[in-house]
Amino acid sequence: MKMKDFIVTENLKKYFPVRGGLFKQKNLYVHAVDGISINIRKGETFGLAGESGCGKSTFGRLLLRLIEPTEGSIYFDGIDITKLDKDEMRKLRRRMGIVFQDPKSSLNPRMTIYDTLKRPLEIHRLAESEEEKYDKIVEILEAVGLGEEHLSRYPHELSGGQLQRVSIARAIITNPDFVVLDEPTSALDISVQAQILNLLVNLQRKFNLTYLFISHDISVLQYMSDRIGIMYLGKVVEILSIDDFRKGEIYHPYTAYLLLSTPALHPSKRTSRKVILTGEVPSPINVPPGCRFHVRCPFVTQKCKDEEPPLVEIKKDHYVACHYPDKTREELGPLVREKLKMYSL
Ligand SMILES: Nc1ncnc2c1ncn2[C@@H]1O[C@H](COP(=O)(O)OP(=O)(O)OP(=O)(O)O)[C@@H](O)[C@H]1O
Repeated sequence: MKMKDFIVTENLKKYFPVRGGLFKQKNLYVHAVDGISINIRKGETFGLAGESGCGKSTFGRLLLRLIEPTEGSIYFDGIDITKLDKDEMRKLRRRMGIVFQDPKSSLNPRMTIYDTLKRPLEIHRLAESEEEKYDKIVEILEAVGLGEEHLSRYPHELSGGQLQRVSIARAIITNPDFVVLDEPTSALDISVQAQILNLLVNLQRKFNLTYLFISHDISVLQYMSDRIGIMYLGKVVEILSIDDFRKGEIYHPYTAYLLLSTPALHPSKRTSRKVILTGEVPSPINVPPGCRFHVRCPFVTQKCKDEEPPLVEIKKDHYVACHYPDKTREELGPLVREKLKMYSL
C-alpha cells in the first residue's frame, strides 16, 4: 500500500446465491465481483465503467461495507474494514458517503428535507443542540445550492435535480473523506446533469473528497475522472489515467469496444462504423474459463481460453489484464483515436 492510497481492495469478491427457478438446489452463484484488487488515491476521482450488470454497484457498496464481501480485504485509510465489528464500522461510516442513481427512491417520501438531513447528524452525534443541527443543515444545503426555504418540503415537492442535491447534502453532511457516486446523474434530465456534475467537482475541492464515480456513460466519466477502471463480468480489466484515455492509448479490447460503441455526443458526428464485437455478455453465473472476455474477443487464441490473464502494470500508472495488449493498441488504437475525435467533450 502506497502512502497516497486511500482505498485499497485485495482480491475482493462478492458472490450472490441464485435462489429458486430452474437453478434450485444447484448451489449456483452470481459472480458479481470476482477478485478485484485496486487502489483509489486520496483526493482523486476514480471512474468505474462497464456495461449494465458487470458489478459496478456491487463493488461500490462493498467499499462501504453496505454488503458483506464473500472474500478479500478492503482497506479504508489503512484500516481493513472487513475486520471491524458493528460498532467500529458504525463509527467509521461517518467518513463515508454514498449517492444513488435515483433520488426519488433513495429519499424517504414521508420525511421533510430537514429531518432527512438531521438523521446523519444524530446517528453520528455531530451536533449538541437543535440550534447547532439547524445551522449545519442550512450550511450544507447552501453548499449544494439549496436554501432554508427547502427545509420544510417533502421529496415530492422538489424536482429531480433538487432531490439529487439533497441526496448529495445527506452524503456529505457528516464531513466524510470518501463518497461513492453511483450513476448520480443518469436519472436526471440532460440539462440538469451538467449542473450536478459541476456541483460535485466544486464540493470535492471544497471538502477535499475522494470519489468513486460509477457510470456507464463514457463522456460523463471522461469529464469527471482522474483515472478510469474498466469492469467486465466482475473483474477490472484495465485501469488507465484520463490522459491515456483521452489519447486513445488503450490496451484491452473491451475498453476499445466500450469507446467504439458509445455514440458521439453530437448527432452530426455520428457514423455507422460497425462495432467490432459480437456475442452477448456471458452470464455472471457461468463465467467462461481463461480470460472471461475470450468469447467476444477479436484476438482470441487458445491461451486466452486456458489462462486467465492477471492485471499487470504495462506502463507507469496503466494496468491491463490481457495476454495480447499490443494487438489492441496497434489494431484498434487508430479506430479508437478516430472515434475520440468525434466526442465533443
Ligand atoms: N442482492 C443481489 N442478489 C442477487 N444478485 C445480485 C444482487 N445484487 C446484484 N446482483 C447481480 O450481480 C450482478 C452485478 O450487479 P450490479 O448491480 O453490481 O451491476 P452494475 O454494473 O452496477 O449494473 P447496473 O449498471 O445495471 O446497475 C448482476 O448480475 C446482478 O443481477
